[in-house]
Amino acid sequence: MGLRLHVDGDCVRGNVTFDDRHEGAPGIVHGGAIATVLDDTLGLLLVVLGTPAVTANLSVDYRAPALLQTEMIVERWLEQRVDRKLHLRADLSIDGQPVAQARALFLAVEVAHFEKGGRTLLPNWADWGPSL
Ligand SMILES: CCCCCCCCCCCCCC(=O)SCCNC(=O)CCNC(=O)[C@H](O)C(C)(C)COP(=O)(O)OP(=O)(O)OC[C@H]1O[C@@H](n2cnc3c(N)ncnc32)[C@H](O)[C@@H]1OP(=O)(O)O
Repeated sequence: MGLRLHVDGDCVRGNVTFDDRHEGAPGIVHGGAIATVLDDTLGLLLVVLGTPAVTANLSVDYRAPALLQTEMIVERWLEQRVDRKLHLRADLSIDGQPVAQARALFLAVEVAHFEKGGRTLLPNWADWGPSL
């Protein structure tokens, strides 16, 4: 879907354009694809925050039809952190008009959480522990 992201202070911004593979209703992006982008790209925000974490809860308000082949802006940021709980926001918009708005609760986890999948992690993942 051609997602391009960049870091802007504490915020992560990017552009995304959905194509026919992401179609739900005719000409309109499937809501699950939108939720996937909003959730998955929060991962880059975790890198900015320096905190390994996983989604515990994700809620999406769909505010307007998301049209295929239309460039959208995606922005995400940390709203509040209370101990392990990261309250994150992610917005998708077209020309400044909201398309979808997500609120997510991420929980900071030990790096060992990601070892459960049996894949080898990058060497510097071992350094993430102190941010918990
Ligand atoms: C350098 C940094 C790099 C970063 C790289 C990024 C890595 C890439 C990541 C990409 C990611 C991409 C995104 C993805 O795809 S992440 C993949 C999808 N998510 C998961 O797989 C997570 C699966 N769930 C779990 O593993 C566990 O349930 C977790 C770890 C989340 C919590 O189990 P844990 O045993 O640890 O915690 P706890 O149960 O004692 O609860 C603790 C507190 O939290 C509260 N609570 C719990 N759940 C909920 C809920 N649903 N709503 C509201 N509250 C909830 C709970 O009440 C309690 O509160 P309190 O009583 O203390 O007040």
